[in-house]
Amino acid sequence: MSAAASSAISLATTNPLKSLSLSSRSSLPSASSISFPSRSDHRLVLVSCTNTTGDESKPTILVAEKLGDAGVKLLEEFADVDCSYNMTPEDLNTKISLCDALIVRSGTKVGREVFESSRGRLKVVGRAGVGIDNVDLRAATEFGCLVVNAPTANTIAAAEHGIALLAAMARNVAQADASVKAGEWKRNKYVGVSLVGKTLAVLGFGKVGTEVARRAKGLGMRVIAHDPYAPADRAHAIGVELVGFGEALATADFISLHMPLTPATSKILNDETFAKMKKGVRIVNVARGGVIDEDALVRALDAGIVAQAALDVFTKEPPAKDSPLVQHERVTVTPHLGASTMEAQEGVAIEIAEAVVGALNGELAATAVNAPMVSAEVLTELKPYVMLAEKLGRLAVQLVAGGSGVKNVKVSYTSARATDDLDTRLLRAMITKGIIEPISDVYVNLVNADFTAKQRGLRLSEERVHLDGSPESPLETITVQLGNVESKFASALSESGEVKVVGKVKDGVPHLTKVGSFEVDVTLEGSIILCRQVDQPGMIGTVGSILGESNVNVNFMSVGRIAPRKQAIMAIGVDDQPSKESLKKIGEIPAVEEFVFLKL
Ligand SMILES: NC(=O)c1ccc[n+]([C@@H]2O[C@H](COP(=O)([O-])OP(=O)(O)OC[C@H]3O[C@@H](n4cnc5c(N)ncnc54)[C@H](O)[C@@H]3O)[C@@H](O)[C@H]2O)c1
Ligand SMILES: O=C(O)[C@H](O)COP(=O)(O)O
Repeated sequence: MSAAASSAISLATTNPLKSLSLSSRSSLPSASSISFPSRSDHRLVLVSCTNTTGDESKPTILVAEKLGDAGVKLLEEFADVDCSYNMTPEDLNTKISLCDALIVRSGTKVGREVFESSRGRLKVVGRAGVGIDNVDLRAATEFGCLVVNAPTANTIAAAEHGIALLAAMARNVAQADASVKAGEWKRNKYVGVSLVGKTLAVLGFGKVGTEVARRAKGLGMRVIAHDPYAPADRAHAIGVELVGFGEALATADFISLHMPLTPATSKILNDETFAKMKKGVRIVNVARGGVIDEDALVRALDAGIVAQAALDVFTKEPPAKDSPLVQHERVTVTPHLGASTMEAQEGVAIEIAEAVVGALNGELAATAVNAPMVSAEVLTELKPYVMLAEKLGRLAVQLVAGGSGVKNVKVSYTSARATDDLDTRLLRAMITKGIIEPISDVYVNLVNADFTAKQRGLRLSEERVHLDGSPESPLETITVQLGNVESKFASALSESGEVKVVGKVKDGVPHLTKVGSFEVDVTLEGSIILCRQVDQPGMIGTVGSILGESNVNVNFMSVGRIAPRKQAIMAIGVDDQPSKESLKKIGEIPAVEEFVFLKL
């Protein structure tokens, strides 16, 4: 069993909150109900297949479609790799529960059922290519599964294929080839049209569209482009005019499609838009079949609006053998070959292997499709605060009686930096993780944190408070407050009645600095015992020797008090989990008014 699987299973069977209500003089839970494995691995910002349970087994990566050798080799250095290229959807659903990552091309549908079948183990889907329309991104996000793609390595291959189809179509290469091979010699039948001086409209001026435009310019064509999101200066830089959709349709002799398939681009070429085109227009599609209404294209071909079409992609792949579109004599087809050059496939394989391995190692992937991108620089700086954020979340929720009733979370960040100079998405995700994971069997990461919070009705509001001082570190303190809850440790309540914990990073190590209105100072490592007591001499020694007797190492101790000889809060950091007998003894010390044991 992999580390991820073992972690998920053991967590699903324990509810730490129920077992950790150890306020003074209450009856103690059984030893077995106290123990639970920690799922927090603070190296792991995004997703990871490793954990802190000590299981060092390799992750398993399932490669569902042909991937270049260099990529497979790279994966094998890190994981057990299962290259199963001819799986049925049922095979995939069966295998996926044993896999930490899945790599696909465009031929595998990764729908909701794949994520459901994975039962939480699948952490990364790598799309070895650009288009992610075959992956259910919503389901991936809900299941906390990161989706990464390989967006750059096949750009040139796709652009070259687009140009190959453009030229082949204009000169009837495929039809003439078939005719000669059939024993004919029909030179008059296959007279073509020239490209030079003609207007090419590129629809979708992204990576592939730009490279097609560049090459078409080299062939002497006038190139216009339509793309609502493309910057005009990029177009101008290569002599391309950006135009509206209507103008592109009305003026083009050739149209080349290069947009992604989305609800907005689905069937963007249809009866209505074909009717607006110049009679005799020629169409190339190396984007996605679904951007054209294929029945409408057949009608437009038959009506003479469209003179020819060259298609690499189809709504359903492979298309039906007797498809009137595929069989149309003025249509040239290829079987989704745009990315299929030796060079592109090697490049894509390496690009996706690096992204998947990086993601499984918990790195933020530059090509993440369903997670916010945080630059490596920002990440390095925020790392100790990320740990702090999660631990404060974990602490706060364990201080709530019943735990699961948490709905309102208020987070306050103090910093000497400008308030808009702090990207809190990571911190927010980790606080959410800290709050939700100890009280549920949901796995929370940067991918699904906001979704999971919303689904559980957890409202998390953030406030940034500007401090005077040197803006050297990104943050001074993080405060987590849980509203409208009862605490099992009354001293954790602030004056306004919220469970409140405050922390800061000192020398790179997260510290708890305040509980309720009591100042404390304890490193957030291992576990913590919080104890409210009458401030009197000998308390530290008494508690210390109880823990010492049961071989529990104390790593930190701090006492915060309101006034001498009144009440004090003692925070004790322990490396090991005290036995129930030791905790009982602490609770029975006469000066102890309440205490709680919190697992980080
Ligand atoms: N046939 C193949 O083998 C093959 C190979 C590579 C890419 N592709 C496909 O080509 C397409 C483009 O790939 P890319 O790498 O250039 O992606 P890209 O993201 O770099 O470019 C897509 C462009 O389309 C634009 N766009 C979005 N909606 C639009 C709309 N309604 N009208 C006009 N433009 C719109 C975007 O702004 C973007 O600039 C994708 O669908 C991809 O899957 C196919
Ligand atoms: O979107 C893409 O990258 C292309 O369509 C390539 O798809 P493929 O990986 O199935 O060749």
